[in-house]
Amino acid sequence: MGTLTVELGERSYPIYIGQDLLGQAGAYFEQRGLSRKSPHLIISDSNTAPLYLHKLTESLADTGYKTFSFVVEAGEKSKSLSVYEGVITAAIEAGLDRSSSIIALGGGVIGDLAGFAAASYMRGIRFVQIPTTILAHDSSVGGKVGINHPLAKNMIGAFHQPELVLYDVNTLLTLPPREVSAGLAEMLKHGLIWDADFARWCQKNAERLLALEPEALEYGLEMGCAVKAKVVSQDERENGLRAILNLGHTIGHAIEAIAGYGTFLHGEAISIGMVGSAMLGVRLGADPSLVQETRAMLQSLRLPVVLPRELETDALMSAMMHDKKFKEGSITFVVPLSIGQVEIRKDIPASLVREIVEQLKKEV
Ligand SMILES: NC(=O)c1ccc[n+]([C@@H]2O[C@H](COP(=O)([O-])OP(=O)(O)OC[C@H]3O[C@@H](n4cnc5c(N)ncnc54)[C@H](O)[C@@H]3O)[C@@H](O)[C@H]2O)c1
Ligand SMILES: O=C(O)C(=O)C[C@@H](O)[C@H](O)[C@H](O)COP(=O)(O)O
Ligand SMILES: [Zn+2]
Repeated sequence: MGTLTVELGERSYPIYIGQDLLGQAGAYFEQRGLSRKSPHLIISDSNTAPLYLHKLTESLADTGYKTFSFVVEAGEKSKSLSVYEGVITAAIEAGLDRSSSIIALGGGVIGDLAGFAAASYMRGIRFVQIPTTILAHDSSVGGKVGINHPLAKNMIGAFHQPELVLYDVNTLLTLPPREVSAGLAEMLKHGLIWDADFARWCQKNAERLLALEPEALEYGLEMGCAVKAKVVSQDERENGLRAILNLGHTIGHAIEAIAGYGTFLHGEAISIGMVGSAMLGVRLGADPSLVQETRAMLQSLRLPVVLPRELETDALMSAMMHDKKFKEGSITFVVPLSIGQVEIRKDIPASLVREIVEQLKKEV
């Protein structure tokens, strides 16, 4: 088992990654000093709850924790104001107090939704991340929590760090292939922004990762979480460096919103976005091979690399103007210089972004 720490002073927390951790959840709760006197609320979704809720509840009950659960419909559409209201209602009905915690059992949708409920319920209560998707190695670490607005992704949210991240890799074995690939997009992203060797490792071990081979999976998740933890420890609230975690996301978030939430999985949308970022990098001076190399890495993980023509350029451009990284009249872009190295640019003209969007629609 691997243990990492997100170093944030008094808000530091551990990330445990290993097999069969779900059945030991109670012991980890105890270690972190979660209250046995107050109730806790587990948030999960309609796919994950039937698979793993019982095991978690049982482990917590065996160690003297009182839990309630609230199950939302699976999918991106649950990151909404109406579902958020449902979670808060469930928290009030379960009698959660300021010593209680909200526990996210699921993928990034559940982590973001439950985390935002924890950040805002009674002005903030404790929060535990129990990720069950590959993608959630990214979303469960770092404390960005929130929900979508129909016009723009993650528009309503907060920074709220969890008490701990408990990552039982055995839960990943039930993921459908499309979700596996989508999750691997964020894993590769961590290599593309920080560590060329790791990005190349992801490509070389793509088949092992896609087959959910435990050793490859644990190594990849640990490396991805380690990059994320390092970046977040240096810049918790995205005043600078943390923006690199957004590689491919300006275009990716626009794709998700314009196509309708859930049409493209988050990982699929940012895969296309990362190809766009590579194209931008080349236009700004990077070696032309960067685009093909980035594409090949993504394709090895069975991810899409072309933007469907029916997504209108004007609509995508307008969605990008609502992105959180659109400030003082310009869009912030994470631009790759080479594999493993990126820079943050605030001077990209909209006309160039438009050209890249058009270029992304061309078949390869
Ligand atoms: N907060 C952050 O830093 C951050 C980082 C990256 C992504 N995100 C967000 O995360 C979300 C995407 O996360 P996701 O891809 O995990 O989506 P998700 O939570 O919707 O999970 C994907 C699908 O897999 C199912 N599922 C989950 N665990 C399963 C399991 N073990 N077995 C079988 N099925 C399972 C879910 O029911 C769902 O249908 C997006 O909303 C994205 O914006 C947030
Ligand atoms: O943790 C971060 O910082 C990230 O940017 C990670 C991203 O993978 C993630 O999708 C995040 O939710 C995007 O944040 P946003 O601030 O662009 O909404
Ligand atoms: Zn992301």
